[in-house]
Amino acid sequence: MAPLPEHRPPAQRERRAALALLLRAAAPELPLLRGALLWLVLAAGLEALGPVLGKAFIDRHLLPRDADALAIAGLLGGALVAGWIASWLRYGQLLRLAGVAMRSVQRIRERVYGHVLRLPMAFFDRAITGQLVSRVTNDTEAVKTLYVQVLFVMLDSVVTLGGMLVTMALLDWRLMLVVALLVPAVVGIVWIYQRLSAPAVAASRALRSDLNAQVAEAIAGMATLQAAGAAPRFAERYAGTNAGHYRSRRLELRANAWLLRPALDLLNVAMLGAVIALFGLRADGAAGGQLSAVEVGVLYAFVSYIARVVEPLIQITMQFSQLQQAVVAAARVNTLLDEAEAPPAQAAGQVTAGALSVRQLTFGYQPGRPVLHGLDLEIPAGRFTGIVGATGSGKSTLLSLLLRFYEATPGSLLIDGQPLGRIGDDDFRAAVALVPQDPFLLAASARENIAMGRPLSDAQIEAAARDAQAHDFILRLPQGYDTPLGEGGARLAVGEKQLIAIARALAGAPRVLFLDEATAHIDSETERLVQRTLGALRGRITIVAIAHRLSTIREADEIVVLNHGRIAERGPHEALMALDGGLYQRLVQLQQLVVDTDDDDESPAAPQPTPSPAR
Ligand SMILES: Nc1ncnc2c1ncn2[C@@H]1O[C@H](COP(=O)(O)OP(=O)(O)OP(=O)(O)O)[C@@H](O)[C@H]1O
Repeated sequence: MAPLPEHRPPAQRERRAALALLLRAAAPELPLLRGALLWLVLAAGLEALGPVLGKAFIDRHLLPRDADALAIAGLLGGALVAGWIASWLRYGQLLRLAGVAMRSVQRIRERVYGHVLRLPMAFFDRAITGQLVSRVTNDTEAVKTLYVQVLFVMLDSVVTLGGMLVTMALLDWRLMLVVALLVPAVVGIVWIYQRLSAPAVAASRALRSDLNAQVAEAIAGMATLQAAGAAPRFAERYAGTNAGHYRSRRLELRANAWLLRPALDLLNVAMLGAVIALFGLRADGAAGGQLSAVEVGVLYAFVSYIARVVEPLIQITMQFSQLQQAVVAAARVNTLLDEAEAPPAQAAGQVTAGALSVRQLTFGYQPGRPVLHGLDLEIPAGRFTGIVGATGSGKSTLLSLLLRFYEATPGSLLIDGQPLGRIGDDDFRAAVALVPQDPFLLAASARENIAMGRPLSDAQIEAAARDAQAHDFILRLPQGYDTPLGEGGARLAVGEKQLIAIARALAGAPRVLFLDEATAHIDSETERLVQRTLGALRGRITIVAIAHRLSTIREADEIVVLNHGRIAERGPHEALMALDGGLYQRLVQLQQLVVDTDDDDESPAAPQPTPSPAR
């Protein structure tokens, strides 16, 4: 899979895809857009009427010195009313398009977030949290600017420009052609602008997401960071990235400042000069060196049109810088959307008892580098199986495959005799629960943390908490089940968080329960509670527990010892302990040594995390 492109401007193909994304997001609003366009055309027509009425005033009243008050008032009133209606129509359309913009962005944002939630776990091995957040929030925000500003201003300006050119053509098509030269000149300027600014725009967006990533990383690892005295270095690194961001923004603004407005203002002056010179030539050629009354009116109309033509052109080009940013942002969003989602399961099978079979399972994260080698394992329904082994022996990998986080070779993993992939996602997730090493708690109440969005009754939640031995401590919280637990469960001890996580896993009445080092960080007292829970569940649901802390799985029906991705030993605790010089025996002895040393130090075993494993 291609890495997320961070520091380069999008290629032509990506640009087209980005524009398609923007159009698709606005597609449901097409009738509204069409209506808005129609009203804008009307506004442009009314706007173009102003100079025509001015010309009529010059031609009919000013030059012939005809002071027909009623007719003059009519022209003046007409110009005022036309201008007022045009402004009013514009305002209405701005609101309408702003609505389209907001809704389109809402759609994109929801789509991106929904997509991220469905991405396979393998994607998150290489994704950087802050960058991802930046894509879902900042980049979609930049897309919003596109809709709110660019869509309205561009549409309005293009329509206005068209109206002006048509009216000018009606007045004097040759002069209109001269003025129309402005269009290619502006296109040229915009092209140069894009060439110069695109790398800076891409770099500044990428650096912005780097900044986010650094903040997210620092906050997540604050304790480690401060304990290591790394704060100044992190601040320095942040300042470096920030300075880079400033430089690329400045480059972008410079291109903007030098090219867009000044170049266009210059064009405006040149065009005025050209039209006036042309009229001068005509006057020279005319009898008496004088412009006719009609030509003075046309000159007036053209001079006012040039000013008005240049304004929408300037607006259009100014929007190009926004468009540039939005396209870069949309391209980044698109890259994320292009990441393949985990393939949907065929949803043909059902989990009934929860028996697991592993057959000739070979798996590696990188091709040619297997981590698991031809594993064979039968776990009957209701059986409690412990998996142990040294760091890197493949325990978590086996669990990830059984959880369908990664795709195993078809047919190598079965549940109740059916390939894992045959069970529909919802059924599978309902039947299989995980208690991870680090409990993930939401900044919500104990009840909400156990329910995790599932429509569970209070009785079900309480029953799960009782099964997980969490009920008693939850009742001791100030508001019982309704106590807010703080971000990441900050109000709870690590062991308590884990009990909530176990309650959450049990609340869905799973057929299979996986525990991935669930007791690694908890105190001995809480570990005993977990052991009691597992003991009570034995026979009711299938339990597969990875544990570094061997006491957790001592009572398991079977313990599987992995070594370098192969099953080295298997059997109940006593049988494995009887294997002289066996791996399991060594692991137990090693751990007893650690416990004994702890006892010698008189350090309570309670809140100490186990010394291994580095994950
Ligand atoms: N997402 C990943 N991408 C690439 N390699 C990985 C990934 N996860 C694990 N590995 C590699 O696979 C091997 C087995 O790792 P795994 O995490 O399954 O071992 P483990 O027995 O669970 O170890 P621990 O006890 O430390 O958790 C290791 O060599 C590890 O470096």
